[in-house]
Amino acid sequence: MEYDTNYHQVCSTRTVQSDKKGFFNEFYVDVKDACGDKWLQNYFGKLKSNAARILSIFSDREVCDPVLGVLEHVQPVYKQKDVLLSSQRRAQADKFYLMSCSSEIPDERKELLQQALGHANLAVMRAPGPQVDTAIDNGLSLAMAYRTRATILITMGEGEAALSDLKLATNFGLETKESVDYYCKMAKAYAVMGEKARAEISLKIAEKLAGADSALIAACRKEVAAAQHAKPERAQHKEAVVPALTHGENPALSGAANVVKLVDTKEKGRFVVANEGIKTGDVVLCENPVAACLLPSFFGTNCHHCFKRLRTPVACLHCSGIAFCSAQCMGEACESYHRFECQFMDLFIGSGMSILCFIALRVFTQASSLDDGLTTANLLFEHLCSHQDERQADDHLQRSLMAGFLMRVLQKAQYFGRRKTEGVNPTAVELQVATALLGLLQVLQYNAHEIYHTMVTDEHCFEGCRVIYLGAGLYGTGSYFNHECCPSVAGYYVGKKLVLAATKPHRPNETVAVNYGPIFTKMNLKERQRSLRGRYAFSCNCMTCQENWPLLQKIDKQVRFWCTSANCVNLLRFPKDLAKDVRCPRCRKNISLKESVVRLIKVEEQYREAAEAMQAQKTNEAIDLFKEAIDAFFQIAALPHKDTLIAQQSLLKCLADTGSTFKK
Ligand SMILES: C[S@@+](CC[C@H](N)C(=O)[O-])C[C@H]1O[C@@H](n2cnc3c(N)ncnc32)[C@H](O)[C@@H]1O
Repeated sequence: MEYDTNYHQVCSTRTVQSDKKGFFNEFYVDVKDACGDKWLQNYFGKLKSNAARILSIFSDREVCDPVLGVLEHVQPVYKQKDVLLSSQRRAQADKFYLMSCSSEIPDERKELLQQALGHANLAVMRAPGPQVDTAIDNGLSLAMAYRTRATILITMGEGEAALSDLKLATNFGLETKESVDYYCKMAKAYAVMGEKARAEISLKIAEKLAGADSALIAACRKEVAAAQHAKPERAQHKEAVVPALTHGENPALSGAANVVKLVDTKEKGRFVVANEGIKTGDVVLCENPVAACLLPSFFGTNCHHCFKRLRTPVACLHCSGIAFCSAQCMGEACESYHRFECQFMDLFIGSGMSILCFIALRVFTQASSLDDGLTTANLLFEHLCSHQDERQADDHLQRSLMAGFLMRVLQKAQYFGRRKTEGVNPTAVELQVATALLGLLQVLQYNAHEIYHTMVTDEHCFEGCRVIYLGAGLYGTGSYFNHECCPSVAGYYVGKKLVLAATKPHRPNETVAVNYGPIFTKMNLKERQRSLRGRYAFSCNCMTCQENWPLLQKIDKQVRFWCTSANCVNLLRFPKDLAKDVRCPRCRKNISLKESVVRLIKVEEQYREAAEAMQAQKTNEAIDLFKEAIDAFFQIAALPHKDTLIAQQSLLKCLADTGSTFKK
């Protein structure tokens, strides 16, 4: 396979900047024009280390002027709060809520409540923190927005979410100690959750505070009594299950199961193989990311921290550009990485930088200290593949400039503490951070994983379900899995946790392979080789490529069977005449494949039963049937076999259904 340098360069560029949009591309082209091709190829392209490259862009006269000139202008750009808009949205929410209360038509009522919730969500998102802007709502817009939303949520039967909003309203300044209204709302929220005892306690407090106003309490009591222990109207996601690693965690490979180990060869680098026999469905990896980031197109719909689909967003106190699913996620993010990223979110988006650049930055912003960030980044660079030999001068320049830009944002975000000067010129430690960022950008190109959840419909968890790519992450052990065009494990996510489960049985020392995208069922050999060479800098030599398996729709029924004589490992073509024995060319024995054919018919019957279980949405039953049948298939025959490939794809869908899913 010849090496298409142009295609490789295009693929490489995309891992730094998503597309041609954004100012970063302009910055790069300007610097490239300024330094000239001769300098780039003969000097910069020949530098031997990332430290030398970073030092060069900040100090060599051929480049440093345009670099410093642009980086000097890095300023916070983010979606700010808007107190007026927040209070207007709250008024709209109140209006729709009142309209819903007076509607007698259930569907109309539902629709009005939904609209009220939409406005209340916006009121929450745009309200500034407490006492930031006292001209409107006495500086309590945020607390009032949460309180309004709590009222709507109670009526929608979402008691837990309502309680959480009531707590946030209190945290953000709403005086509650003496508030009858607050305890009445608490009582109603508990009532819709079915927590009668707690509802009664809240009512008692309200009663005490109300004093002579017994009509108010009587009305509330009536509402509490009438409150249905209603299930939320739309459960957004059932709880995803974190599966147990098969035979426990491997002490040498964090997040991996004991059934796998790491090996190293000259041709394929380090990769994961079976340590012992692995069965279909065994969980070989369940790992949290070192760092993971949400794609900007999901900032409005998914939690910035845990990636859950948002129903009632909790806002950052300073920006309106991102949202969280809970106060806990908000607290965790805002106390660590988001405090440095908050004011630059729109600058990042406007730059056109790729999701991998966000992850590189996150390694630092989420670290407990600068030293910790440096240690993690340097270890990742040391341990993961980055294909330094494949890189061209342009690629080094582009990544060095991105690393410089990210370091500059850290400077402006006071990551290195208060600076004495507004100038860009980096200190020694800032140069170290930029160097480590450059290393991360190189490593991420070849090791990051796309993170996806499954979107299901209201009607069915499989029919019409779709995989939605939400972001990307870097996984320490997950990075050691090599590619094969017909993978032997399938991946899905529980939140940001990467789970890899076997989709076929493995013998000891057999490669446990993932698929990097080019899969043989959909892409022919030439397309796969081009894509893998361009995107991952290797030529694939897996069995699928060696035997040039056909696309899924072209696979015929003629499966290959294993020779049935003891200790012979040979594949035999489907017999022309089942009544006759066939001669195995390897062990030279005459054998009958009749029994294998009978077993294959049984396997296919089990695949059908499993498909029926899927149709009936009995996910766990389908998983068990697929596991057993696929194991049985591999005892008698080998891929490619259309029904088994479809069964493996279906098994993945079932496993993914036990992971993170959400409704449209
Ligand atoms: C995510 S890393 C996998 C771990 C890698 N082998 C290592 O030693 O760090 C991806 C890189 O592994 C190598 N790789 C993955 N699958 C391969 C395969 N089937 N044959 C040869 N090299 C492969 C390629 O160099 C690719 O860019």
